[in-house]
Amino acid sequence: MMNILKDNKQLSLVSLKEKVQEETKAIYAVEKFNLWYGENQALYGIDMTIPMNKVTAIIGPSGCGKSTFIKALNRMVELVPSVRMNGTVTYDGENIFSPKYKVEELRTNTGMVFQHPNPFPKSIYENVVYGPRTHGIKKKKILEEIAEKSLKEAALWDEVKDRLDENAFGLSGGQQQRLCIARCLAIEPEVILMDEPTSALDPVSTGKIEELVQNLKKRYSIVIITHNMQQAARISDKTAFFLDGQVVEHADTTTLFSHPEDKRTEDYITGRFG
Ligand SMILES: Nc1ncnc2c1ncn2[C@@H]1O[C@H](COP(=O)(O)OP(=O)(O)OP(=O)(O)O)[C@@H](O)[C@H]1O
Repeated sequence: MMNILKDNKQLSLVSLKEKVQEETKAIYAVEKFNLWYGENQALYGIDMTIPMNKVTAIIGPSGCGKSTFIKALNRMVELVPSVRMNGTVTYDGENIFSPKYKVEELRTNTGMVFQHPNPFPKSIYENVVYGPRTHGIKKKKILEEIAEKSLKEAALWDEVKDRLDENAFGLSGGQQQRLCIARCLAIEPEVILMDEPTSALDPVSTGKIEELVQNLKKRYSIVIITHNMQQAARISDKTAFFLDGQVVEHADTTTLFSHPEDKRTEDYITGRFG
């Protein structure tokens, strides 16, 4: 009997430890990461981890390297021919810059949403099924299921279910942005990278995207760049403050906004510069 109790206690301690590890598991670990555009260095010795199933906000003044950083996370930054990098970025434990690493897999696992909604000049339905189709899914029934699931997840289904064949450009800006999120969810990513996704939207549409982000983090790890301090404080779990290509401070969002450690963070979040 004693042994059973002891075993049970050990078991629950093990599962508690696993739970804590799971909760704090990092999807990305970035170490000593430097990046140059030609002769100009844009990122300096970035060290940070990005937790799984949480929202990480990236804040900082214009030109401090926020977009460059998130485009490094899916290796999109390499599309700029003059780019050079060193240091490591591991995704799910694998170095994404190792020669053996399959970049296509990384891009499938990471969806990206940009500042301005950029639907394709196609129907609402075709926008969502575009990714799965290019991944070889051909069956109409499966594509229809994916479209419905993704549009529901992006909180757009009710608004578009009767007009799926209409051109996506007929949607409002906020709806187009949710369509872009649905398009990105359709390829079943693990991470969603968002580059100022609400900066072109009105407050109501912004509110809908913020609510959506909160729901999506249950299943996805989200990195969001924002110039809006209130937004970062409202929706993120972690916040990283970038300045001149460096991470000045990276902490729990509540801590960073209530007790910033660095004077530069305090000046930025209180609107004294940037
Ligand atoms: N394609 C490029 N070629 C050369 N330099 C670039 C390129 N993209 C960005 N840069 C430079 O890298 C630095 C960081 O730019 P980046 O766009 O990452 O900053 P950001 O913080 O996202 O700015 P913003 O808030 O204005 O979008 C800037 O000096 C910028 O001029």
